[in-house]
Amino acid sequence: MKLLPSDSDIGSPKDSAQNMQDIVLSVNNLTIGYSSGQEVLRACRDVSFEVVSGETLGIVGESGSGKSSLLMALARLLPPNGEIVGGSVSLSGVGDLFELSSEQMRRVRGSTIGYVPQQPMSAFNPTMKVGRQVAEPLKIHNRLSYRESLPRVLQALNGMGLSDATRVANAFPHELSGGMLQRAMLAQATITNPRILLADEPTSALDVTVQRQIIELLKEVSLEHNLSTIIVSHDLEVVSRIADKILVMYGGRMEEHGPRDNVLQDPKHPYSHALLASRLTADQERKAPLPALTGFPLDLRGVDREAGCPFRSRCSRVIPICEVEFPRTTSGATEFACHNPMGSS
Ligand SMILES: Nc1ncnc2c1ncn2[C@@H]1O[C@H](COP(=O)(O)OP(=O)(O)OP(=O)(O)O)[C@@H](O)[C@H]1O
Repeated sequence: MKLLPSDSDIGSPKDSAQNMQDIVLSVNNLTIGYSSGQEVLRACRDVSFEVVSGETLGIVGESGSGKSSLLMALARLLPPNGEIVGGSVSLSGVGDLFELSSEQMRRVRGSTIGYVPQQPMSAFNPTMKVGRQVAEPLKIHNRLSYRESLPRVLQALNGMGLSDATRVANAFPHELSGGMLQRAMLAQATITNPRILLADEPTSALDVTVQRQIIELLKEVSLEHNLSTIIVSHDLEVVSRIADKILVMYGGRMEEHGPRDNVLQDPKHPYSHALLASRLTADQERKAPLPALTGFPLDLRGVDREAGCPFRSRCSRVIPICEVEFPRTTSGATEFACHNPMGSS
């Protein structure tokens, strides 16, 4: 029987140095499928990782690599044709999320897990004032009226850098800029003091200055509340600014996973290496064309029937075994799945 956190447990700050290293989320061999016509496409295969208290994990990969599917599965918000094919996800104090009833999961989502979907503009209801939408988790989980929630709504908006919180609360979404809406969305996702925040491309629709502000804000919020965060982005620059650990995905597979500096300074997987080579750091000007990854992102249809490494057709270090066998994950400070990693002869 799974234990659900009581309201007093939810988001209570961790109070000892030992708890700083508590595992908040443990993902084991997660495999996600979508039914698509006659086929089941595997958007994510055998993905495993842990997130400890206060840690930020950045998941990076090209479009279609399975990042959003992974995040939606963790929040149990896959679309109707999506399903968990295998694996488990364990949340500290709750248990295996996939064994919870829909009602139990609804209670966990929005209280213990904060979820920020892609594109906050479309996630907000255009006909409802922003403050009422930010207050929604308190209405659902704490049964508070809007009047009762208002002080916390204003505090949450303020905490996200919206100093004009009363005006923002009384505005309709179309009256706010993209950056303001993203901040309001983060206020909504954290208003119940969740233990873990799942943020899908939280900066993708924003200009570079606002992107940086949001990243700094996320860092502050995570530090202040000892909040664990998983942030998904196609942009390695964004991820490297915020993440303690980086997980690189390609074709639904986990290619590399480790501490940020290890992955950035000594990438083992040729795909991580290629991503790094094509990275434009925020301080660089775009003077010369960047080296681009050749080839196209993987079409996942049919990949299940294939053996071998999904990256092989684009890989500069391909060797015969890559054609026939998916590499085992090599564990160590950095985990990676490659037959011929960078730095080997
Ligand atoms: N509802 C769906 N039905 C069928 N296939 C889907 C569905 N949603 C996603 N996919 C497929 O699953 C794979 C992974 O998609 P996903 O959106 O998780 O990747 P992503 O890395 O987040 O990409 P993006 O950054 O573009 O959102 C892709 O091949 C995508 O086409």
